[in-house]
Amino acid sequence: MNIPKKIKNICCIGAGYVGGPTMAVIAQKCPEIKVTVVDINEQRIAAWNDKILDNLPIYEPGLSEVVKEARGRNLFFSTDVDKAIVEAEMVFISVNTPTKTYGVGKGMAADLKYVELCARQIAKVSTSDKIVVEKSTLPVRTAQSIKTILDAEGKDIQFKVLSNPEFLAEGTAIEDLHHADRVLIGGDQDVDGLKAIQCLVEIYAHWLTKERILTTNVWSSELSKLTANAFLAQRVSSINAISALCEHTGANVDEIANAIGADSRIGSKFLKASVGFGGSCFQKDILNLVYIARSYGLEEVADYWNQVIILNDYQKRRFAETVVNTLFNTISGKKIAVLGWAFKKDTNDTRESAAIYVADYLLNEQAELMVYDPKVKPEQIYADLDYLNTRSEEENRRLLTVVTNPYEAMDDAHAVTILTEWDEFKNYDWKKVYRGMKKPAFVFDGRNVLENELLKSIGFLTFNLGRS
Ligand SMILES: NC(=O)c1ccc[n+]([C@@H]2O[C@H](COP(=O)([O-])OP(=O)(O)OC[C@H]3O[C@@H](n4cnc5c(N)ncnc54)[C@H](O)[C@@H]3O)[C@@H](O)[C@H]2O)c1
Ligand SMILES: O=c1ccn([C@@H]2O[C@H](COP(=O)(O)OP(=O)(O)O[C@H]3O[C@H](CO)[C@@H](O)[C@H](O)[C@H]3O)[C@@H](O)[C@H]2O)c(=O)[nH]1
Repeated sequence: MNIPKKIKNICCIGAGYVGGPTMAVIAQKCPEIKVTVVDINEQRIAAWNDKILDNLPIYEPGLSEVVKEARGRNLFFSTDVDKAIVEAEMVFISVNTPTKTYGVGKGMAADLKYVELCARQIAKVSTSDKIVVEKSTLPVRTAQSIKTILDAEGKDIQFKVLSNPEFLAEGTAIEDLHHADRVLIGGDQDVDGLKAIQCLVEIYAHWLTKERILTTNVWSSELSKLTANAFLAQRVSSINAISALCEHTGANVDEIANAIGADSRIGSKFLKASVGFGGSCFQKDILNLVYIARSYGLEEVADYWNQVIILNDYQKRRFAETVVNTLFNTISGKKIAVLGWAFKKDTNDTRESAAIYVADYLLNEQAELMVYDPKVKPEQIYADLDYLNTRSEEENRRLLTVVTNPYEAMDDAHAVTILTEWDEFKNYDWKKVYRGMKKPAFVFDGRNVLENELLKSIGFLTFNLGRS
């Protein structure tokens, strides 16, 4: 196989939350490499090419500066997928791999149809040898299927498949890419496989030390990604389970997190109790892990990881139930402010956000919701609710109003719920909010971000996760 010493031309299929920022940083750090990010979504590509950097399709701190530096120099966004594949020596597949919504594995397995389409397209249009890199999160042993599809065209060209899962978190994507704890590259352990691995190592070595670039066999790399997310999500479910116990015992979950996190074997990160984890990855990847374990007959393993999801669903439901119970068992016709719709702060992404499920529960109880989020657009909020199919689109719009001013959301409300930990919430004039609200004025802090003592001194009745 013809493997170049140095890669000069990269194509990335998929200009989403991963493909966009990852390739922007590669282009920024490797000015001698031409990087073309392609997507079938014309609107998305147009937004990536928009002269006004505020219009990029993704909000990530620091992203616009990186794009500004590299775009038009060696970073390009295009809808011409075939051309970019043909020209590239290395093709990243960074398309979505959602949970299947149909057929065998429905609701559990990863839907690999987009990945398969990419592999077929690469096989069809390629005219030279290529290194194909799995950037999407994939079930263990997918590289084998991709290789089979790539080779099936029977052309006289060769492909090597690498696994290079992405570990960036949204909201800190650029920081995570610039200062990655580690980069993981899995590949075949034969001569060409090791050469291909080296090509990718050299790219990341432009800005990361070699100790941070880990290389493994393909299957370890694929399975490490699912495992990392499962461990992270498990920590959140673990602390959330303890938060429920705290509320009955007088213990304080933040104090517990602090106390156990001081043990260097446990570590202090990812121990923040919350209304439940969201995001496009944790639930999808654990469901996928559970599905894979069951497919090998490993029922105990599957049940173990499935419990992380069960606990997360419980936490979202428990929070919503607390709101109803505290507001004297009825919220019908009551105005409730929802602050935060994104699944975490500093992102406009709402996929699997806890806010969607809490809002749905409150709407079922006929509450009138006033939603404010600093970055999420109204049409996204309605689309998230409509997707659940719980009630008609008209009903969702009648019961839920999206506002651009947080004070408007809280004015005359019976209660305020905090569902995302946006920093700006801490700095509101809570005395003014109190004056405008119905009494008793309740605050349900699903992220434990507000100053509880201050709120109480103003006159609010407060509920904090994990405090009695
Ligand atoms: N979002 C994250 O923070 C994150 C982090 C690490 C890993 N991942 C994984 O990375 C992958 C991508 O996630 P994402 O959040 O960027 O998804 P996304 O939905 O934001 O982007 C995927 C893009 O791929 C495009 N696409 C799909 N099929 C295509 C095709 N055949 N040709 C061209 N374009 C095509 C879609 O139009 C879309 O724009 C997933 O497997 C995900 O699990 C995501
Ligand atoms: O102590 C914590 C930490 C996180 N969360 C919640 O957990 C969810 C996920 O947060 P985070 O992991 O920070 O964001 P993601 O962008 O989903 O990133 C995760 O998923 C990505 C996609 O696979 C991986 O690349 C990242 O490494 C992994 O952190 C969010 O709802 C957070 O609010 C908590 O409730 N408590």
